Amino acid sequence: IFRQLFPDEFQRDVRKYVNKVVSYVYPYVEITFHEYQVDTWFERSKAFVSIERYLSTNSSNRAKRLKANVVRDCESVVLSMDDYEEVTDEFRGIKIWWTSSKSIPQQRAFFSYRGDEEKRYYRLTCKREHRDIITKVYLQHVLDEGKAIEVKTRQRKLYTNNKSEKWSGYRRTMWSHIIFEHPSTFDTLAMDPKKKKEILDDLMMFSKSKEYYKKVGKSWKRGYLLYGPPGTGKSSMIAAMANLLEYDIYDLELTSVKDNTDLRKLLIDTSSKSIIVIEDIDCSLDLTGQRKEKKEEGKEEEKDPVRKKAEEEKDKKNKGSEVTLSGLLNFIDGLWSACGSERLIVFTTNFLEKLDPALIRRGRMDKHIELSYCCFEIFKVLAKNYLDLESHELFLTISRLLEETKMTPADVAENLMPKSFEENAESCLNKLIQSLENAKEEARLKAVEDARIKAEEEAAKKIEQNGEKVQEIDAKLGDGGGKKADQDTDMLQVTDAKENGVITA
Ligand SMILES: Nc1ncnc2c1ncn2[C@@H]1O[C@H](COP(=O)(O)OP(=O)(O)OP(=O)(O)O)[C@@H](O)[C@H]1O
Ligand SMILES: [Mg+2]
Repeated sequence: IFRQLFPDEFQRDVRKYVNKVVSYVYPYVEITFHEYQVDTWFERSKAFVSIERYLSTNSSNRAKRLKANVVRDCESVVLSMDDYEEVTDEFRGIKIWWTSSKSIPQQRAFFSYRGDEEKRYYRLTCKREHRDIITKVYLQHVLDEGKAIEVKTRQRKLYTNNKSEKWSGYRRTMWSHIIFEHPSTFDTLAMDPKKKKEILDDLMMFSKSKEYYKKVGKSWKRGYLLYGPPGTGKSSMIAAMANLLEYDIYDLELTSVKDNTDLRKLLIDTSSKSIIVIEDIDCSLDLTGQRKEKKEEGKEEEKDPVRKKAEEEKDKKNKGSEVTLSGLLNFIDGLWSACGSERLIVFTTNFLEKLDPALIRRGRMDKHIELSYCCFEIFKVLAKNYLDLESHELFLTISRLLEETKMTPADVAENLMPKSFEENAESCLNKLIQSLENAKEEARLKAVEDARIKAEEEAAKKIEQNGEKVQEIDAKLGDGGGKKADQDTDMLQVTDAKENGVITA
């Protein structure tokens, strides 16, 4: 009735004075913590998250309506305060009220979809006379406790970026995640013990060097480049790193990122204590800008239908992504990369030589780690992990065969794994020996075949070159000398082919 009878201006004035009068007599102070702040609307407020944790632990036995989150594959349930619920807390004998609520902005309600406009917030209410102690001591206590609880109960997550088109709305969904539960650790990772220790030391040193990085004026992050053939343990090492340092993983799929701006937004939306991974960086995008030039230069590449098809597929995949090398370089160590801290950036590739030197220079990719074919040291770790064997009489044979042939740790591990209850350690070792011998024989046959193809190709090339020469002569002689030039052509081809052993009779 009041609204209908009085004009807007009058209402505003009345409200202002009512608020003033109330504030004289209202004995409480209210502080609101919004989930998203106006100036950093893309980042969930850290205070809000800490308060949520604090209240979920301290209030779950007091609140009447709770929200339940089931975690770790139904192993446990985490309860938190539901919306519009109130709980009381006590601090040094002072009573504090916390309410959780959400607001829907009027002007956006018309365009509402998927509840994107919900703005959640917590409101703290306390007596006015306690204002100082609450704002100066209690709030810090809540934030610290919340952070500590978060670290303790944190489930590590594996994130992957959504396609840029799906990022609209207030509740942003740049990254989707699942709970990260990879069993790989540095104990299960088979590699040269010296190299492994070096990496372990490097990682541990990094995680404890907050002050050092500050002192030297570097943002607290480190780049790792893992390179080597497929199946040598690059992805396993990333999982082991995350397990060692208890970091989240952000698996960045570059082809789903529209442009450099979106790449930057993704970076801002990552948390600290995380590993940002770009797998197979050489295949993700045409980042070097050199491929097109190469195409023009190398006619051979165009002739090879398999390669041509692969390139076409890559082009198709890349369509719609305008991320450039410079964008990626800025992503790694531009000004924006300094937001957040304690981050590892890991690139993996099968072909180190395909990468642009700027991308992998020290400072961007600080540590280059090569993961290579299985050697005896690696085999020993695998035998211990897979068969509980430290030594065996067959180890000598395996050691010799590993020197003679290339086999990835993935293949060795597959051979060492018992496939039935009848198999024992010895039969698995024998299986491996058999496989190694087969691989050796295959490699020998392949080498012979390769040599044969190469010889044939060279012969064909020479014939072609000679053909061109003859044509030149032909052209020079003109029509009159055509007959003679034809004879020359035959002579040249036969002679040359004979030299190369293609035609023997
Ligand atoms: N060094 C290793 N130590 C232990 N296990 C390994 C190692 N290398 C490979 N494996 C085994 O082989 C499987 C494949 O390894 P992984 O996925 O780590 O290879 P990758 O180097 O990432 O290969 P790609 O280049 O194809 O991605 C793993 O599941 C793991 O069990
Ligand atoms: Mg991999």
